[in-house]
Amino acid sequence: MSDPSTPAIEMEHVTCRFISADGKATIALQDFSMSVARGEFCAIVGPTGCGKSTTLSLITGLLKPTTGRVRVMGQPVDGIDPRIGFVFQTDAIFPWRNVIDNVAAGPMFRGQKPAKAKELAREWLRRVGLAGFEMHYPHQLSGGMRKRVSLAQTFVNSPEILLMDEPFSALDMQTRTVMQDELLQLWAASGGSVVFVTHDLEEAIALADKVIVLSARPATVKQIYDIELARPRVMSEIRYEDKFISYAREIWDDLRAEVKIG
Ligand SMILES: Nc1ncnc2c1ncn2[C@@H]1O[C@H](COP(=O)(O)OP(=O)(O)OP(=O)(O)O)[C@@H](O)[C@H]1O
Repeated sequence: MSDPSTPAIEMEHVTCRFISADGKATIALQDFSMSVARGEFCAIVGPTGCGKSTTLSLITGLLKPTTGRVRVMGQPVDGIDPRIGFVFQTDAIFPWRNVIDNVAAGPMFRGQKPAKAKELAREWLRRVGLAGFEMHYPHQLSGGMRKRVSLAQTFVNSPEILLMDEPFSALDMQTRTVMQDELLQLWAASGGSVVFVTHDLEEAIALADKVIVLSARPATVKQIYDIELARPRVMSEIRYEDKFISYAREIWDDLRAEVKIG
């Protein structure tokens, strides 16, 4: 067991350089340092193409830093870590499996007996409001419902760290607001740490304890903002709070300069 006072994620002076087939180098991250505490909800915003997804790939171990260190729960990243869960913009659900089999697949892969895995899946589907839809196939669901399946599929594995890359960007505004509330409830009950990448600054402020603003490529951490808005938060209301509006103004000023460069 690692010491609970060590951060969930630490990146120290990380540089990540890609070399393309024609030999051209792209530096995505440069001297990039940040940390995420246990149980913290951290959002990352930055201009298009600056290196936000690259950051997540480094945390998962899908990419190795060119220089610098990445640690998860105090240990260097070494291959795929079962304590990490993901939710991406596109759903990672199998179209040929019904909803319950999609959610049960993770626990079965981790060694649970099929009956136990289905019991767990049923419980998580209930928690995300999909009781009664267990036998439906993904094509029979709305975008919001498919996103709920993705959340159940991720939370059923009790991840200690959750990485989310624009998970709600394909949803309409109302569904998105509902999903943000649901995510906050699931996260609060789980006690895990979240890194949430988004283009939407207001989404970042509404959800997170900490917003990290990245510079244009090569990305470095330009500024870190602690978001001191009370919890539990209600997404449809929080945007009207004075404190929220003043965070949005301040961070947007910072981000705007980078978007222009980017
Ligand atoms: N495997 C790769 N090989 C070469 N270049 C890559 C690779 N992955 C990412 N890049 C480049 O690194 C830079 C950062 O990409 P990344 O996807 O991390 O940005 P992003 O901030 O997530 O972008 P967006 O906001 O558009 O989602 C981009 O210029 C991208 O083209």
